[in-house]
Amino acid sequence: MELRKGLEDIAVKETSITYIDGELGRLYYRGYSIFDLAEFSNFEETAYLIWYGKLPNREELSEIREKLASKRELPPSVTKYLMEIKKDSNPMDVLRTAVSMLGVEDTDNSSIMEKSISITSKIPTIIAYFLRLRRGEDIVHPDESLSHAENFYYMVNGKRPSDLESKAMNAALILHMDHEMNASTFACLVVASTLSDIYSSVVAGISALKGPLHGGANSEALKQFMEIGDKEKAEEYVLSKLTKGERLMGFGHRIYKTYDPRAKILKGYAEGITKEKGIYNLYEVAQKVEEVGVKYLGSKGIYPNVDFYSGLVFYSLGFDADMFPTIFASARVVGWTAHVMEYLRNNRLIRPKAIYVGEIGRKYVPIDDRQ
Ligand SMILES: CC(=O)SCCNC(=O)CCNC(=O)[C@H](O)C(C)(C)COP(=O)(O)OP(=O)(O)OC[C@H]1O[C@@H](n2cnc3c(N)ncnc32)[C@H](O)[C@@H]1OP(=O)(O)O
Ligand SMILES: O=C([O-])CC(=O)C(=O)O
Repeated sequence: MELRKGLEDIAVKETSITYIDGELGRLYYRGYSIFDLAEFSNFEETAYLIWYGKLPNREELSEIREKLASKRELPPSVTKYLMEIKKDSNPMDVLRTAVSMLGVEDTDNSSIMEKSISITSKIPTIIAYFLRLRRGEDIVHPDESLSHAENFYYMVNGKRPSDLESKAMNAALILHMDHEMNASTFACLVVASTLSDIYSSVVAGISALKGPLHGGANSEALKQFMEIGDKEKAEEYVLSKLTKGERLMGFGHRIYKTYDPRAKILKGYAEGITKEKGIYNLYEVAQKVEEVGVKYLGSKGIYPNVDFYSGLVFYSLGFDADMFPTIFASARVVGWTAHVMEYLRNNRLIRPKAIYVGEIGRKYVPIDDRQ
C-alpha cells in the first residue's frame, strides 16, 4: 500500500463546483473566473452560483437575498452565550460553539440547502455580536434592508459602508467562498459521509480552518507586517525568519506553485483601502515582504496565497486581527455546504487506511509485573 502523506494528489470526489489551475494561477467557480466574479458579482449572487450551479435570474436573486436577510437574527440562547462567554476567548472557538448551539436549536425538518442558507445568514451576526461585546459596545442588530456584505460591515461598525468598503467586503467574501478540496472542506465531508448533520459538518470545517497552516494564516500575516512596522526592516525580518527555519505566513500553497489569483485581487483592494484608512505604511511593508519572499522562495514555487493580503482588507474594514479566520469561515461556509450536498448525492463513507508499523502478538503483562 502506498503512503501519501497529507493525502497529496489524492482525489476524494468529482466536483463541478470549483476548478483550480495551480500552475497558471487560475480559479473558477462553476466555470466562471474568480476575476470576473470578484469584479462584477456580490455575495448573494456568487453564493447562489456555488449552491445551485448557475447564476440566478432576477427573481432567483431576490429570493436568495430575502432568505439570507430574513434569517440573520440569532436564537436568544446563542446571543446570551455571546454575552456571557469570556471576552478573551479565541473567536474561532466562540464561532464553533455558537454554530454548534444553532444545531441544537434547529429542530425543524428543512432541507440541507435551507439549513445551509440559515447558517450562512447567521455566522456574520455571531461574529459581529462577539466583536462588539468584547469591545464593550452594544450589539447592532441586523438590518434586513442591507445586502449580506453591507449588513456584516454595519453590524461590526454601526454605520453603513462606503462604496469602496462595500465593494471590498463583497470581493473579499467571494474570494474566500470555495477552494476545492482544502483541509476544512475535507473535514466537513468526512463528517457528512457518516450521515451526520450539516451543523456537525460546519463545526468540523471551522475547527480545521482555525489552524495557522490554513485559515489562521491571515491573522499571522498581518501580525508580521505590524511587527516589522517599517518597509526598510522587511528584508532583515524575512531573512531572519527563513534562516531560523520558520515559515513566512501567507506564503506557499499545496496546489498553487505560482501567485494565488485571489492574492492578486486582494492586493489591489488592500492598496486602495489602506490608503483610504491612513494605514498605507502597512501595505508598503506587505509589498516589501512579498518582494523579498518571492526573491528567496519563488524558485521553490512558494508565492503569496489568499491569506497574505486579506488581513489588510479585513483590518481596514474594522475587524480585529484575531477575527480574520472567522470572516474566512463566514464565506467558506457556502463552499463547505455546497460540497457536502454534492458529496451526499453519491455518498460513500470516507474511511482511508493507515499503514501499521507497530508490533503484533505482544504478550499481555499484568500491571504488577510491568517495569
Ligand atoms: C487558505 C489557505 O489555507 S492558504 C495557506 C495558508 N497557510 C500559510 O500561509 C502558512 C505558511 N505556508 C505553509 O505552511 C505551506 O506553504 C502550506 C502548509 C500552506 C502548504 O505546504 P505544503 O504543500 O504542504 O508543503 P510543505 O509544508 O510540505 O513544504 C514544502 C517545502 O516548502 C517550504 N515552505 C512551504 N511554505 C513555506 C513558507 N510559507 N515559508 C517558508 N518555507 C515554506 C517548507 O519548509 C518545505 O521546505 P523543505 O522541503 O525544504 O522542507
Ligand atoms: O486550498 C487549500 O488547500 C487552501 C486554500 O487556499 C483555501 O482553502 O482557500
